[in-house]
Amino acid sequence: MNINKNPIIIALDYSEESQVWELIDKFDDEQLFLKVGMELYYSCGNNLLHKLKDKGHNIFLDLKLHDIPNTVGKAMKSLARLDVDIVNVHAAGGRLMMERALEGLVAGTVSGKERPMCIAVTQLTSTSQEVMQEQLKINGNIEDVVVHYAKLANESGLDGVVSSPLEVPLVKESCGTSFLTVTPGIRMIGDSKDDQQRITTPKQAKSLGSDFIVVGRSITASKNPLEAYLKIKNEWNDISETTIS
Ligand SMILES: O=c1ccn([C@@H]2O[C@H](COP(=O)(O)O)[C@@H](O)[C@H]2O)c(=O)[nH]1
Repeated sequence: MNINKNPIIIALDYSEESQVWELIDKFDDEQLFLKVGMELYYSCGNNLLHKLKDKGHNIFLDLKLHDIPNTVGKAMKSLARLDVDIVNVHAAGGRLMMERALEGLVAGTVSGKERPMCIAVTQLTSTSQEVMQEQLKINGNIEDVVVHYAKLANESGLDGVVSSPLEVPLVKESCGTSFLTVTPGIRMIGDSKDDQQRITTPKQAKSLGSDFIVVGRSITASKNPLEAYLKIKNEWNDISETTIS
């Protein structure tokens, strides 16, 4: 995948296809990078993916596979046929699972087509260090855990990770600048955090080195989604704004 694609990935967290078109119709001819997650994929399936691709949009199919290596490998072989741009797994599934995921993708990609990028979720951006330690029983500092999972994903041959923008400098330092960082947990100043814990603004994410930001509710729940998207795009393109902590 060409890294110079639209860096703003819009999370289509909807259950109905009509909601998707209602949003996309507001964007005229803009070539969008769209994230289809579990809610939408389980409701609308491959049919919608094909329609979005036919309109020229890029797709991140965010199903976060996490199962035994054999199952994930075979599932990825099926997903490879969908011709999406990015798929993902949970790094917590371990090295063999990630290696099988990649093998499945290579095996399933139609000859002459580029295989989808495969990235691994490190720690969900809704997970705080406290929750990670107390509920998940993972010891240590959350940045160290994210970097550890990123290194494991890198050694397994994956193309990058999902993390908060806050961890991007450390991930890039450990895994190299070409290792992809796709970062949700994006909020504009004054927005509610909702269930997210490790957040930044789009501008902070850019200055921390994120390759792609994933934005859902700040666009989709906005009164004017196009205006919200353009504001984020402007913020991404202009490094001189204030930050939130
Ligand atoms: O660690 C993760 C992994 C995935 N996500 C997904 O990104 C969007 C974020 O939506 P917002 O409305 O901008 O909070 C959502 O689809 C998540 O499933 C994530 O947030 N964190």
